[in-house]
Order: sequence, then structure tokens, then C-alpha cells
Amino acid sequence: MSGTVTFTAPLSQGFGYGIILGLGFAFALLMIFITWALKRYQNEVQTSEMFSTAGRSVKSGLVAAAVVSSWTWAATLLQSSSVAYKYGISGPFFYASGATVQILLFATLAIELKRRAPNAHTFLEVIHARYGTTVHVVFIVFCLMTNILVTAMLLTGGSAVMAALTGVSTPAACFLFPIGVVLYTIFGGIKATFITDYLHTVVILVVIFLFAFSAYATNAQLGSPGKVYDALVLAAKAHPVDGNAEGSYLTMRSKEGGIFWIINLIGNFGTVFLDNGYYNKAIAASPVHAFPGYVIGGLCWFAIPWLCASTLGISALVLEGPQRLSAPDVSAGLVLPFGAVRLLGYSGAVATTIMIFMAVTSAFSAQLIAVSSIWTYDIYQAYIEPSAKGKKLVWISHISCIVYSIIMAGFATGLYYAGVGMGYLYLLMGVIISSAVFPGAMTLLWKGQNWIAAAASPPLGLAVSLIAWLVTTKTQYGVFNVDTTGANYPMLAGNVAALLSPMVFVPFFTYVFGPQNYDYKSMRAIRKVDDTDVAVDAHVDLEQIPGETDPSQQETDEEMRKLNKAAFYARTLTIFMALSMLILWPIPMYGTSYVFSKKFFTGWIVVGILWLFCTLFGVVIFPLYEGRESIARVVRMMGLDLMGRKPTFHEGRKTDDLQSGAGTPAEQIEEKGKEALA
Ligand SMILES: NC(N)=O
Repeated sequence: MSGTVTFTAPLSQGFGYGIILGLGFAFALLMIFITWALKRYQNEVQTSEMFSTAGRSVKSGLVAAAVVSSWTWAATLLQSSSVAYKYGISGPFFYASGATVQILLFATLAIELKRRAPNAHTFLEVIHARYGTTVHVVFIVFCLMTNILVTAMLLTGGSAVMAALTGVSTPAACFLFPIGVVLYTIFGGIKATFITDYLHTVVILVVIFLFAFSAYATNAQLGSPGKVYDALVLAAKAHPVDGNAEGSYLTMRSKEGGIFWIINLIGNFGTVFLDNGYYNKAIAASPVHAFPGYVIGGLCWFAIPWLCASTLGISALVLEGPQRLSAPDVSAGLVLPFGAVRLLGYSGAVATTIMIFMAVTSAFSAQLIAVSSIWTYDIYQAYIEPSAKGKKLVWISHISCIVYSIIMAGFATGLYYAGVGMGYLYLLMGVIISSAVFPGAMTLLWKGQNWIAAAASPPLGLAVSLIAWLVTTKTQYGVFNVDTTGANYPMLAGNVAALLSPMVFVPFFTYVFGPQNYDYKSMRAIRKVDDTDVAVDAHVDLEQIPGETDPSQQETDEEMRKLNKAAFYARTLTIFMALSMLILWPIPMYGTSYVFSKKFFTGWIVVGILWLFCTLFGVVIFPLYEGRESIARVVRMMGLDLMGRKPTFHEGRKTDDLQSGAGTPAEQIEEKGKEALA
């Protein structure tokens, strides 16, 4: 072994800035066009309801694609590759399963949200409706901390990769990344981001396929699972892994990998259950599409970190030569770009910059929508100007996107100078936020939890987790620095304390001060915003804008019946799938200390590739199939427009007799139009 790798940027600075700014502006232009087309052909005016709920009519395929896209952070690709490099083949699995089960379990919560608060815009509104101001403020703080941590990880991870591959300055990347995203999010709101998210996911999948086929089929040095297997055996001989069965990279029995798994599981409960972005998507879905959207999204997402890291983390490991990557570079997320360049040279570097740009920007836009909806509905409308109408609220949403991005760019730059990278934040996130997970979920699931339990448990849990984290650092290492506080054991102690201590606090406070016996009426009473002023300015009848009209009592009852029926199946199915990923699959492999044979490794990789094909079907082809009528109609209308015949088919019709989940509002209008003409 001779020292550590020094990165030399294979691409020029001009290329880096070109990607960050050029692609950013290209997406902004695309968004302007999409927003214009949605307004012209689907009557989707950017009202405040439309900006943050997409008219509550999105179908499951597009919900799944949006879940995959916003859950595919820079860390999903970078941190998973880092753990593959450190712990071997168990790392990608522990990353993927440790972040999939939360999405599957969230599907159940999405149904509860739809049942209990059909008109909510954010999860925090629901908290407010049940408990009032004190608990609302506590959860605003925890939800914003979640968004801040996730955004910081996107910027630190994304800028580190851009700096390593193109030589752009890290602080410049932190400030330039958000520009294009802010522009396109402001122009498009959540519906348009659903569409660009879709495009981002397509690109990410194509790039992962490119790398996987190179490593396991065509590459001159590797080129087959068998050759990768042999190289992994040699790597373990050169530097066996402490705590792995036989020191091998080819086993699920990895002590440090297992610790990472638990940290990962806990942190991601926080980043799903406390990120308003995931409630936003459930809210934007039509009621019957929320559950399948999340289940498809969760299952499809699993293959992304699993195959990406099993390709690029492992390629870095077997192609590194005598020099190894330094620990700070591994933590910063540089394993993936290193593996990509070793595998495919210049093209690997280009593909990586594009893939990371897509991952950062699509997840960033989801964060912007989440933060702007908190700021608009939970802070501004709740406490500053309760009578604010649509136009003012749209303006507030836009300003909050801009201000938040500037603050986060500054914060990420500060973290860079403090030596805190994406990997550190990834392990830390659960320590900071996960104490609010249990009381937050109980708000929707348990009528007994009282307001004292909901208000006191998150901050008390945070205090306990910080103490556990820092005391373990002190007892293990004696000093506090980025390396010692970022080590696995202190992070494990902090994460476990954060998630579990509220499970003691919540029943304690509830039974000491008396259960609430809540009837859920105040959640149902949440109302939509009055967007009349925006509709008047756009010269569109408010009733023609999707999501602006209330369904009839009969439709509401029918929807409720479907949701009540779905709730039972949802709970059973999600619990079964979560247990499979947490116990049935990994635990026997961990318990038996099995070291993969060459055949088993080949099968493992083949399953990963096939799973990514299923992902391609679930989040790329299925949304197109589901939306085929809308797409055909828009294309037809564009054709008419180009021929100078203005399409007027559904003008003058009302949307008040539309059924949620039976198609987009415009599709239903068209169906009714056909019926009327027949
Ligand atoms: N979204 C995650 N945890 O990769």
C-alpha cells in the first residue's frame, strides 16, 4: 500500500459550470413551457392550491416517479457507494433496505392523511388542527431541521463531486446549484416538478444501467460478475475488513455494515416522516392513488442505491490499485466518481456529473416545495396574515424558495470550510430529528396521544440523543472532533436514543396527564385557500381549475369507503414488505456468516439488474401508460394550435362533478364531453 489517492479533475471547470448553470437554465425554460402548456391545455393555473397540491389529482405512476426522484438524493448514489467501498457487498443492501422500508410504511400514513385531513396542504397543518400552537411550533422546528439537513447533504455531496470532477470551486457550486432549481420550481410549482422529476429519474436510471453493463458485461478490465468476484477476493486479501466474516467483502455478515444499517434506518424514518415533501406528494395524489404510488415508488427506489453502489462502490474497490481513498474523501462521497472514472475514464466522469446534477436538483426542488409550503401555510398564513388570499400566498411561496436557497448555499459553504461532509451529515440526521418521528406518526394514528406528550417528547428526545451521542464520543475517544463525533458507535447511540426515547415519553405524558380521545373532526375541517383573485387575473373560471372545487357529499362518501377498505390491506401489505426487507432477507444471511460463492454473487448482481429493469417499468413506462390520454389530448391540442385552430373543447364546462382518481380533471371533462355529444 502506498499512500492515498489524490484526485485530479478529469473535466474542465468550463464543463462543470456549463452543467450546473446550462442544464439549470435549460430545465427552467422547459418548466416555463410545461407550465404554459398545463395552463393552456389543462386549465392548470398556478393558484396557491395548484402550486402546492397539483389539484390533488396526480395518479400512482407519477406519484411513484416523484417519490423515487425526490428520495434519490446525492447521498443515495454517493453514500451507498462509500459504504460499499468500506464494508463490501453488504453496504449497498444495508443502504437500500435501510431507506426503503420507511417509504413503504409511509404509504400507510399517506392513507391516514387522506382519510383524516382531505384538504390539508402540509402535515404541520394537521398537527395544528389537532393540538394548536405549541405543538405546531415544536414540529415546525423539527420539520425545518429535516429540510435543512437534507438540503445541506445535497449541496455538500453535489458540490464535492463537481469540485473533484471538474475543478469548480466548492463554494461556487453551493451557490450556483440552486439557481436553476429555484427558477424552475417557482415557474412550475409541484405539478411541473412532478414532470421534471420524471425526466431526472430517466437520466439517472440510464446512467446506472450504463455503469452496470460496463462493469458486469463489457469493460476490458472487469466485464463479468466472475471477474469482479475474483478481484474482490484479492482486495480482501490485501486489506481484510475488520468485523466482516473472514474479512471478506463478499458477505452480509459485517459488524460495521450492520451498525450503519441501524443508523440508516433511524435517520431515514426522520427524513421521510418529518419531510413535508412526502406528505405534499400524498396530498397531490388523488386519494386512491396515494397508497399504490408510495408502494411502487418504494419498491422501485430500492434498486437505485443497491445496483449503483454494487457497481460503482465495488468498481472503486477493485480498480483502485495500490493507493486507497482517504477517509475524508470517502466520507465526502468521492468513491462513486472515483469508481466511475476508473471504469469508464472521461465518459465516466461526464456521466457522473450529469447523474449527480440530476439527483441534486430534483431532490432540491422537492425540498423547496416542502419548505415553501411550511413557510406559506404554517408560518405566514397561520401567524402573520391569516386572511391572505391566493395571489399573496403564491408570492410568499416564491420568495421563501429564493431566501431558503440563499441561506442553504451559505450554510453548505460553512460546512465545507468546517470540514463537515455529506457522509457526516447522513449519520447525524437521525440524532437531530428522529425524536419527532414517533409523536408525529401518533398524531395521525393514535387518538389518545395528548398535546403535552406531542409537545414535550421531541425536544426531550433530542436532549437525550445529543447526550448519548456526545457521551459515547467522550467515553470511546476522549476528544471531540469531526472524526470522533462522526464515528459509528457515537452515531449509533445518538440515533437509537432519538428514535426510542419518545416511545417512553409519549405514553408516560399521555397517561400521567390523561389521554386525549381525539375525534379527528378539526383535521377534517381544514379548508382550501380562496384562490379567486388568481383565477380572475388568469381569466379562468375558478371552477375549471383542477382541485379548486369541492367534491359532492356522495363522492366524498364513496372515496372514504375506498380509503377505509384500502387502509386494512395497506397495513398488512406494507408490514409484510417491510419485514421481508428487514428480517426475512438479511437476517439469515447475517446470522449464518455466509461468504458468497462466485455463482451466488453472479445471481445477486443479476437480480440487481433485473430489479432496475422493473424500476424502469414502474417509474418510466407505467406513468406514460397511465397518462396516455392526457398526453394524447395535449399533443392533439398543440397540433390544432399549430394549425391556427385554438382548442376550445372543454372551455365553459364545470369540474364540480368529477371523481378523484378516475382520471385527471381534464380527462374527466373530456369523457363527459363525449357522453354529452353521444
Ligand atoms: N434518500 C436516501 N436516504 O437516500
